[in-house]
Amino acid sequence: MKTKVALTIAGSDSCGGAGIQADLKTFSALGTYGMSVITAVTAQNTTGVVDVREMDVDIVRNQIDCLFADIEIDALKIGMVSNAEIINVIAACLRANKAVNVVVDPVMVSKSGHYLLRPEAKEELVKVLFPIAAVVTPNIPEAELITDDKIASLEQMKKAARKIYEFGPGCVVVKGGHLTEDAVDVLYDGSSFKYFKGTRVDTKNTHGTGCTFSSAIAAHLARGYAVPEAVSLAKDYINGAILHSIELGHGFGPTGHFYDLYRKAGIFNG
Ligand SMILES: Nc1ncnc2c1ncn2[C@@H]1O[C@H](COP(=O)(O)OP(=O)(O)OP(=O)(O)O)[C@@H](O)[C@H]1O
Ligand SMILES: Cc1ncc(CO)c(N)n1
Repeated sequence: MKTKVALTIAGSDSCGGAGIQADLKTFSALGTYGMSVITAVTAQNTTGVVDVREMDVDIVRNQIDCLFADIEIDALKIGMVSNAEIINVIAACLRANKAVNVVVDPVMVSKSGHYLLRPEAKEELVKVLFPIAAVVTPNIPEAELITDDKIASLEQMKKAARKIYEFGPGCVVVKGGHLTEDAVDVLYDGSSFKYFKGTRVDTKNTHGTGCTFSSAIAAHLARGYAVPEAVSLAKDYINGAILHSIELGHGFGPTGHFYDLYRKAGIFNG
């Protein structure tokens, strides 16, 4: 069987729990070949982000273009994009290369409260990247910033999903990880809703959950699943990864990526 290829366009997380590093671990665990385009380098650990360097747009463009020139890419995810120039170059390259199965995780602020997107670039992210996305995956604080509305219930998550859909993505997943009840995610495809329920795991070790979830969606799209199945399988994966999260460092530890656990759960069939 031909190897399925997944690409992450995101920032590097030096402690390996989020960003490019989480994405590549997820791609591997889910049976895809992972590649990366780095938009920014962060110095961060489990307690927070210490420093950020944005890549210049030429190297972002060249990373993307040289991959598309050589390799067939089955799906990709976009995570930390940092600024408006990087956003525009990514969109131009993806359009020119006719990228398919694009998952956009609108990363804005880290769990530790640091900006991963310049606040003035929020509109650019929504206007330029959402229309090329098959799926966008905002968490509750991101959905609140995008819609300029408070979200404290499932009904409000649905309302936000409808509003975000108007920006042009194929589907919207509003993630419920930041609410206090069960971690229910809501998928809206423009006509109906689907709900993905995960039992809330009582742990502080949730560094990189959003990155892992969006790259798991991309991996499953790469493997040929349609969006609802890809989201459902990604939800199973993130649940397992949080259940097996790792006590590392002094802050929020990372999720665990264990190919064997996944395979034993009967989800991996490739
Ligand atoms: N404690 C938890 N128990 C179970 N599922 C969780 C928990 N926290 C988050 N999730 C799930 O993890 C996935 C990622 O959601 P979350 O809202 O945490 O992303 P995020 O805030 O973007 O993550 P990050 O910014 O740290 O990468 C969602 O499916 C969400 O429902
Ligand atoms: C590089 C990077 N991307 C995304 C996140 C969000 O968790 C993070 N902490 N760091």
